[in-house]
Amino acid sequence: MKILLIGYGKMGQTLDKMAQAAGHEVVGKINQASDWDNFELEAEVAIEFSQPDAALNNYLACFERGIPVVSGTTAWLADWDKMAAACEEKKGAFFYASNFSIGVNLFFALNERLAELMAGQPQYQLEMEEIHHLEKKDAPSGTAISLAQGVLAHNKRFEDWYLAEFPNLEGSQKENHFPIFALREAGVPGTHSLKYASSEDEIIITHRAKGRIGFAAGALKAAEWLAGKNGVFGMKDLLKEQ
Ligand SMILES: NC(=O)C1=CN([C@@H]2O[C@H](COP(=O)(O)OP(=O)(O)OC[C@H]3O[C@@H](n4cnc5c(N)ncnc54)[C@H](O)[C@@H]3O)[C@@H](O)[C@H]2O)C=CC1
Ligand SMILES: O=C(O)C1=N[C@H](C(=O)O)C[C@H](O)C1
Repeated sequence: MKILLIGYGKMGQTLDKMAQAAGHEVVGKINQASDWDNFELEAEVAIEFSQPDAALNNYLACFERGIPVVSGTTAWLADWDKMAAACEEKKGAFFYASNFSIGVNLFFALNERLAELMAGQPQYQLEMEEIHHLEKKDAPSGTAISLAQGVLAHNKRFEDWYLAEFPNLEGSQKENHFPIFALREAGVPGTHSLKYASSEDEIIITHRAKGRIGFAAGALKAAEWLAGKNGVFGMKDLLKEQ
């Protein structure tokens, strides 16, 4: 496929290598808003990993030019309705995942099942922790928010989550709200854990990315899958066909 990379940081560069190794052609790169000026390239798909405040404009620029777009940028979801309206108006194609790793998407299912099992066990207090590299712009991570939404949808005991500043295992629980601790450590690609603790025991589930290859591989798979489709899609659409 002829791929346009939007965002050429850590993910964009990983995608560049992997796309070429898989026989795709990277026809261009957009790494700042002004790179759209005088844009004349022909691309079959765009893969977008930029930054929260840039994502929506990049989607609109793709829809305007008839380029299907796969995006993994986090912390732009307040603009979801604007994206969806523009996608529909332009009969575009859009694929979004807060985390493209297949392992994380299996972990999402595990999280939902554990949340269901915990619905009748109020002696267990829940807390979540995510750890990422020091350059990360958003907190909590998009993946942590997806995990939290999975808990809320599958366990009515919890009403909401909140961003907690520091690990504080004693007394951190607000009534029916659970904390997400967002930690930043040099070089960590992405680790997410959920802990259910009672006075007797603990259950902890963790997903730990070893690098960025799993994210990029999932985004490339989504780009191939999106060809010829119109509408708004996510990992559940892709995985149910496998
Ligand atoms: N969904 C997933 O599986 C994953 C999502 N991410 C998310 O992807 C995003 C990017 O992550 P990284 O590559 O680690 O960040 P990064 O900071 O290394 O790279 C971002 C790049 O975007 C560029 N940029 C800034 N403004 C732009 C604009 N208007 N148009 C296009 N590019 C622009 C920057 O120059 C930079 O090179 C973040 O939001 C991160 O949370 C990261 C890894 C996996
Ligand atoms: O910024 C990152 O690096 C990552 N961002 C995504 C997120 O916010 O969940 C996915 C992954 O954890 C890496």
